[in-house]
Amino acid sequence: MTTRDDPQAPVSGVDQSAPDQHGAELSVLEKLGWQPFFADQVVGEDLEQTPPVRVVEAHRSGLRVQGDGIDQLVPPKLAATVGDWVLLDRVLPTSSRVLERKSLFKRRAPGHDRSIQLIAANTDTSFIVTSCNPDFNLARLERYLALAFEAEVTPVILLTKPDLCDDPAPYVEQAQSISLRVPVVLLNAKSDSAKDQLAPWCKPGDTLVFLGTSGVGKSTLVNALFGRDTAETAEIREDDARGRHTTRHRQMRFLPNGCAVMDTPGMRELQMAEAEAGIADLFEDLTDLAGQCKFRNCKHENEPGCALIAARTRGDLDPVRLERWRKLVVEDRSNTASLAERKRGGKALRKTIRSMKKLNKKLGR
Ligand SMILES: Nc1nc2c(ncn2[C@@H]2O[C@H](COP(=O)(O)OP(=O)(O)OP(=O)(O)O)[C@@H](O)[C@H]2O)c(=O)[nH]1
Ligand SMILES: [Zn+2]
Repeated sequence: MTTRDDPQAPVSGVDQSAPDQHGAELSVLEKLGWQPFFADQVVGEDLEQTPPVRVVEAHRSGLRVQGDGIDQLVPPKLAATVGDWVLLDRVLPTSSRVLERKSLFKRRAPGHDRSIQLIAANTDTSFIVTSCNPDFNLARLERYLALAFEAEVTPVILLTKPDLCDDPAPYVEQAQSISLRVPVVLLNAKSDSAKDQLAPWCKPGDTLVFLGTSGVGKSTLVNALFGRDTAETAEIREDDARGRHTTRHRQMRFLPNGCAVMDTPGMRELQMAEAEAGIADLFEDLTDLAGQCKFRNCKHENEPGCALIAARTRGDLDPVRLERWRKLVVEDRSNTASLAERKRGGKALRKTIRSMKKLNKKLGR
């Protein structure tokens, strides 16, 4: 179901003409989320030649970028993702310089091609959305959180659909048990209070991203923030919590106060890669204990002097949680190694091609 009250309103991107309603006039770049962190990187650059633009949408066919008086598509060859700031090369857009990121949320791409998929760049807060229904899954939440910690983004767990379940308390309790450092907010995405409940994170200049599987209410929450239907939502079958895909690509919208909001399509599979620090951070207590094992390469299976097994035997450690952590660590190591191998393989291939070209030149071919 597509419901938009104003067909003329920009569904995503920033409205370049609208005066802001908060008194102070924000520049277009400020509305897009330009921060000193990025401004510091362009000192001495010719910003007439290569103006800063932000990637506001990612499609298969390319990236939509916006800047001061700029709104255009860049072919997908540019290695950037939604949220990235880019110094746009007007002549050769795919050669534009991507500015250093404040944060990057990424996962191992689904499928077998051993690559990394960039999900969201330069976000300050990531809302990890799940519902008080069978979508709720501790192991999956831990995956999202480990990737958020790795990305150095502040994660917040949002628990939707409390109105559709008899007792949301056990969901809240479980979500809170994951980490003391992650706030948990229980909210009905369709209620009037949803916007107020998210307000503490909707600060001017900040960028927020909604992550979670399909049908958990990400687009409904985006609509709640904007006070009108700008994002498409779809009815789902509540009995099995299966959602139909409605958000088809990643895109940003901008609140009048200068806060940027990113919606993403549902992600069910979240494979770890290059997330060692994030996992260690989320499972801080287990990481600390592992440091006390007798052997540095302890696998925490049945080795003598294993601090984790000792803790489990004492009853100080939930065995199921220990297993989940071990699984994440093993998966991350294996995926990270296979990515590194692929990168090395790519380098070797490029080297071979270069030397063949040289040889051909020598032979006058
Ligand atoms: N009753 C109730 N319904 C909700 C709540 N949150 C979401 N819904 C409904 O759940 C359905 C799916 O919501 P969406 O916002 O489209 O879900 P999404 O996470 O954006 O899904 P994708 O775009 O597929 O990733 C819609 O029918 C919403 O109205 C809630 O807190 N309470
Ligand atoms: Zn051990």
